[in-house]
Amino acid sequence: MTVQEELSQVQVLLKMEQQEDLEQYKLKSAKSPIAERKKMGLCWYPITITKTEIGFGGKTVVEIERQGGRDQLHLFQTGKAASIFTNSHNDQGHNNFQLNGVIMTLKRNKLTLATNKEDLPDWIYEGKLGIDLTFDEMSYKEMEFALKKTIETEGTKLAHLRDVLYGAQPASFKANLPFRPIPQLNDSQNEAVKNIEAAKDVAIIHGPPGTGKTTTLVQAVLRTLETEKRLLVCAPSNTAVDLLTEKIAEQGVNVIRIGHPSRVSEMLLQHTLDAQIMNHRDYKHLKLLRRNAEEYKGMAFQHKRKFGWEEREQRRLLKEESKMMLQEADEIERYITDDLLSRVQVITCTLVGSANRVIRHLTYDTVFIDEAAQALEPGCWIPVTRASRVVLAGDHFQLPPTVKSEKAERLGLSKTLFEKCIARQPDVAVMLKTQYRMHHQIMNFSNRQFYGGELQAHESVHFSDLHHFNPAFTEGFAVEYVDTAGCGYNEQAFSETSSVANPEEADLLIKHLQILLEQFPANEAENGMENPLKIGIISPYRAQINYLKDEIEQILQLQELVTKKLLSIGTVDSFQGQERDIIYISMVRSNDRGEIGFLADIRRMNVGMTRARKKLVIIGDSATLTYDPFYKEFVEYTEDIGAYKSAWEFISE
Ligand SMILES: Nc1ncnc2c1ncn2[C@@H]1O[C@H](COP(=O)(O)OP(=O)(O)OP(=O)(O)O)[C@@H](O)[C@H]1O
Repeated sequence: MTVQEELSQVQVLLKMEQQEDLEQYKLKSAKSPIAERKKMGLCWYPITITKTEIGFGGKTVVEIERQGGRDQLHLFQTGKAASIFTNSHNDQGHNNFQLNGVIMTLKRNKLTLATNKEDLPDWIYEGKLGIDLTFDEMSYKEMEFALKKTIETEGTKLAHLRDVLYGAQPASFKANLPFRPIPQLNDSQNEAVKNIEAAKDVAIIHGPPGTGKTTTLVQAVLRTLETEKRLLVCAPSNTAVDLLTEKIAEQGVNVIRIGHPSRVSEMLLQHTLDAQIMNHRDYKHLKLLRRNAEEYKGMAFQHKRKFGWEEREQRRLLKEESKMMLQEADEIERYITDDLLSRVQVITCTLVGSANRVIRHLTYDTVFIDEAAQALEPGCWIPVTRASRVVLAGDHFQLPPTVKSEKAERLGLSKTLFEKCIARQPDVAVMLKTQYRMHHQIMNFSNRQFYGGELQAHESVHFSDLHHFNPAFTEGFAVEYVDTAGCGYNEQAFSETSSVANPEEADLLIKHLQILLEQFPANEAENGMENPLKIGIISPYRAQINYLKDEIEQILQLQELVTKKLLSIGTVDSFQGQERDIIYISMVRSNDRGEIGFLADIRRMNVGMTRARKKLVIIGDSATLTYDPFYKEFVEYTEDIGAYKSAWEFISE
C-alpha cells in the first residue's frame, strides 16, 4: 500500500467515526425531551440572557446565566458548539428557531456564546429559553481538510514530512551539531533535546510515566526559540494546552493561547488573544467604534409613530453609518491581531485550534505536539500541514485516543500518528529513562512489560515507600497483590449497563484500606509528615466504582478523606496524567470462564498501575486473571518480590 492509499483509508475511517458520533449525538440529544437532555448534561434550561455585545465581524455575543438546575453537572466546554432555543417553538432541531454559536467563556452558571448572527432573532423574546450542546461538525471538517491536503500534495515540504512520518523516506539529522547540555535536565532528557535540535524533519520524545516529558518539552521549546522566531505548541486536550501555556509563560516567553482556556485562571486568561487585544494601545479606539455602531443601530431601529420617506432615508443612513463603523472596528482588530502575532514567540492551542480563523494562514518552522499518543491521527495533520518540522511527545504504552465507532476502531482509527512513526522510524525517538514518581518495585513490572527494562527510578523515589509515615515501620511494602482466588467472590453482571461489579472484592478493598490507614494515617496532623497522603481507588468497571462510592459514603473516616480530596475513586481515564501516594486497583473479574473483558486492555492497566508513588495494592482473582499472560506475569512478579498475599489473611482478621 502506498502512503497515499494508507491515508485514504484513514479518511474512510474518519467518515465512519463522524457518522457514529452524529448518530450517538442524535440518539442522546435531539430526540430527548428537555428534562432528559438536562440530565445528560447536554442542555441548560431555563436560561436568561444577561448581556449582549458586538464581537468580531459584527456578530452578536450573548452572555447567558442558567436559572434551573444550577450547579447541575454538565458537559459544556469552551470552544464547543451550542445553540439557543425557545420552548415556545418546541419543534426541536428546526433551524428557524435556533441561534447557533461557539462557547467562548464558561464559569459555573454563566457562559458567553459567540453567535453567527448580527442581530438577535425575534423569537428570542418569546417563551423560556434554553441552550443545547450541538454536534461539533467543525472539528471533523478541519480534520478532513487537513487529510485531503496531505494526501494530494506533491513535491512540497508537507509531502516530504508525510513520507518521513509514515516511514517511506528516511528522516535526516544535522551532523555533528555542537550541543550545550541544559543543567536542569538529566542525561536522557538532554539527549531528547539534542535530538530535537538536530532533527531536520521529525523528532519524538517518548516519555514513560513520571519521566518529565513536559519539563523536557518546555526546555526544547526554549532552545528552539534561540534560532527560530515563532513556534506552535499544541496538544489534543484543552487541559494539556493550558498546562503547557502556563509552563512556557513561567519561563518568560511571550506566548499567546488561542482559543479559550477552560479553567478560568487569571494566570492563563492574560495569555489569551482576547485579553492581549484588550491590553493593546489601540484597543480604546476599537471599543469606541463598536459602542457608537451599536448606538447608531439602536437609533435606526427606534420606534417611530410616523414613518414616511424621510424617516426611512434617515434609518438607511444610520444603518449604513453603523455598518461602516463595524467594518472599521474589524479592520483595527485585524491589525492589532497581526501586530500581536508578529511579535509572539509561542502560539499554543489545541490541534483543531491551529486552524482557528486568526492563525490558520500562519506557517511555522517547528510544530510541537504534546500528548501525541492520545490524539487521533487526522487531528495531528491539522497542525502538521502548517509545519516545516514536527516534534511529537507522548507514550504509546498509555491511553490511546477514544474512538466512538467500534468498526473504525477495529479497522485502526485508534492507531496514532505517533505510534506509526515510532514503529517505522525508531531512530527519530529518544526515550526518557529516569522517572521521578514511583518506588522502584511499583515501576519494575511496567518497566519490564513495556519499556524494555530501560527505566530507572530516580534516587529521590527509588526507596520511597510508606515507612516514613510511621517510624514504627522499617518497610512500607510498596506493592501488594491480594489474591481472592478460592474466596468465592463472584462477579455480578448488570445486564442493562453491561457493567460488572464484585461487591465482596470491594468490601475487602475497603477493609484493607482501613487497616492501612491505622498504620499510616493520611492526615498530616497524625502522620507527622509535611503533606497528607493522597489515595486513589481505580476500577475498570463503572458498576464497581458506584458500589465503592456508596459504601465509602457510609464510613465516616473515609468520607472525610473524600471531602478533603485526599481520597478519590474512578476509572483509569479519570486519573490520567495524575499521581497518588497510594493506588488501589479493584480488578472485579472473577468467573470460571477466564473472561477478563476490559482488563485485556493492558495499556489502560499500565496507566492505572503507574499512577502510584509509594504504594500499589491490586486486588483480584488470580484463577480468572492468569488466563491472560500479562496478569500471569504480574502474579509471578509479586511472588518474586514477596508482595503476594492471599485474601484469607484479611478475612480471618
Ligand atoms: N531533570 C529533573 N530533575 C528533577 N526533577 C525532575 C526532572 N525532570 C522532571 N522532574 C520532576 O518529575 C515530575 C514529573 O515531571 P513532568 O510534569 O515534566 O512529567 P511528565 O513526564 O510530563 O509527567 P507524565 O509522565 O505524568 O506525563 C515533576 O515533579 C518534575 O519536577
